[in-house]
Amino acid sequence: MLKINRISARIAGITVLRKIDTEFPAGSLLAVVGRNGAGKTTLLRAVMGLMPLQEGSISFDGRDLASVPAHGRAALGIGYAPEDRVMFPTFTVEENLRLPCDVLKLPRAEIDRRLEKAVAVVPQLKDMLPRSGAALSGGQGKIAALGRALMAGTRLVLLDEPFQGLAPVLASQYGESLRRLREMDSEVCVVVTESNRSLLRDLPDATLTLERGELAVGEPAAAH
Ligand SMILES: Nc1ncnc2c1ncn2[C@@H]1O[C@H](COP(=O)(O)OP(=O)(O)OP(=O)(O)O)[C@@H](O)[C@H]1O
Repeated sequence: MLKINRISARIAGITVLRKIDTEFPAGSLLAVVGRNGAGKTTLLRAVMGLMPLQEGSISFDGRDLASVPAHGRAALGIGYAPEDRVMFPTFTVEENLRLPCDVLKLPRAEIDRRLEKAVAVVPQLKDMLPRSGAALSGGQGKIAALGRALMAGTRLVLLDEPFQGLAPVLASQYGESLRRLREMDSEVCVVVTESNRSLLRDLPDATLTLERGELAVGEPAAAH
């Protein structure tokens, strides 16, 4: 579904991704693990179109995404929960969740349907929806950010270090939500980054390891 073809990227003149060549197949849950600074966030940002490529290309269903900006990638069904998860404090959680779909000008009925599905996948959202985006703890914010990523991410969901800092109970609920998502939707691809691979337990089908911007030696070019 999503192919990453030998991409490299630089920040402030330093190469932080080096010829990454891999694939995010439909119906899989992939982990991208690596130490702090290995390039995990940069890889997700590159997929989202938030990071210019120095070389290589990214394609989705065979279409080169080079000319597709971030909002256009959301329109293709790619959702992203960044590590810093920003909820708009003057909006309710529900408004925060609806926002990516409002921006995409999706019909109201479709947005309602997606919200219903997000709540089915992440039941803790139900009580959070009427609350202010400013009134969430760090852990609750991560749960809400997962919900928001699901609103756009009908095909591919990118989650940046979601387990970092989550209390064990919330981490286990978060993992349950990802399992439920896959039960409800056998085609969706979920990519989770993590610096501590033990937090992922048995969740991933495959794991890619990044070391200083490179895929570790012996890594499968395409994870299935
Ligand atoms: N705004 C920035 N300015 C300069 N260098 C940056 C910036 N953002 C990232 N980098 C550098 O790019 C490299 C990759 O960073 P990235 O955030 O992708 O790593 P990461 O694997 O997600 O790390 P973490 O687990 O700490 O989030 C690091 O060496 C980092 O220092």
